[in-house]
Amino acid sequence: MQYIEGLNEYTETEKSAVTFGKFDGVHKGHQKLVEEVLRCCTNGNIKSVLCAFEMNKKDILMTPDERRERMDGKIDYLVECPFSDELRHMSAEDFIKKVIKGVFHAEYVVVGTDFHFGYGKEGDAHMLEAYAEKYHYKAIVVEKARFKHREISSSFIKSLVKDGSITTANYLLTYPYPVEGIVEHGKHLGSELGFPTCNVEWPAHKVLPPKGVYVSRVYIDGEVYGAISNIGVKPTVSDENRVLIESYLYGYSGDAYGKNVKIELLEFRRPEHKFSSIKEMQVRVRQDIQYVREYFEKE
Ligand SMILES: Cc1cc2nc3c(=O)[nH]c(=O)nc-3n(C[C@H](O)[C@H](O)[C@H](O)COP(=O)(O)O)c2cc1C
Ligand SMILES: Nc1ncnc2c1ncn2[C@@H]1O[C@H](COP(=O)(O)OP(=O)(O)O)[C@@H](O)[C@H]1O
Repeated sequence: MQYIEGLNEYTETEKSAVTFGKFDGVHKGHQKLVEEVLRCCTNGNIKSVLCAFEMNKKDILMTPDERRERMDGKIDYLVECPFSDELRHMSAEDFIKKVIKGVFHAEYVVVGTDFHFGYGKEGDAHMLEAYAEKYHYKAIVVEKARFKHREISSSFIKSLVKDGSITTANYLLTYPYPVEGIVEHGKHLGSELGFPTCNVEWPAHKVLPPKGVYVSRVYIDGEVYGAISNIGVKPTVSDENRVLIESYLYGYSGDAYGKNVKIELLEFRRPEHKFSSIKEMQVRVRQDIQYVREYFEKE
């Protein structure tokens, strides 16, 4: 897959099947659009293109890097498209002329039923269909994927993550909700208590699940470990309000400081609690670790 930043950098001259959107999470619904794009590319030399408009900077399910990693090998081009002034002020017909045809030489345009484009969002899926003949492309408007009668959307999945329904969120994402960061030093209490933890600051831009303990999987040094993670401020031992994700890795005994780790959340276990003593917390964390051991031994 070629990764391109900015419409001006796209110089492919072959025809394309292109889909447009924000694609935060690249969830089941987005994947339906991608599948349709790939179906259009089965005959003829047509390039598969996902054109992703700039996401909000906060409260996101995935970073642009995570999206790039997820799409790699699946399509020909991932084009990151910032909301430039030019794009913001472009009429819907100009968007068809200059972007859909001018940049992407689209043979097929795949969008969801709620797609809007052009200045003031004047263009919609109907307009895209109405202009197809004039501009020589085929518009494919895909019905939104549903889960239990609800339309699957990034905002629906965000609300699931926020209320702790991580397993449902993962099902709709089709992969476990991930978070990445560099392992930092903590109070060095963990090893003393018998459960060293890799501490990573929760990235401010990513949707935060409820504070609490989660069964997780941690990737470090090219290996993967079953783990148990606490997301929160560890009120039993600290007065700070900086949110961390701290993970005890089952079967790991290395030095993780300064290393990049990826943590996948698999299952919510319990809320974070302010224990009346460290001893009491230690007993509870031992039970959590026992739980996670059994969880991964069953796998
Ligand atoms: C499985 C697990 C559960 C935890 N649960 C809580 C909790 O409920 N309340 C809390 O204050 N801290 C909790 N913690 C965080 C611990 O307080 C923290 O990891 C420990 O004090 C070590 O801190 P350190 O990494 O700074 O040395 C938990 C940690 C783990 C690994
Ligand atoms: N099984 C393990 N799970 C997590 N971290 C481990 C494990 N074994 C060794 N470590 C190392 O121990 C460090 C955590 O020890 P800890 O006493 O909790 O210190 P800190 O307070 O700095 O997090 C981790 O950053 C990692 O380098």
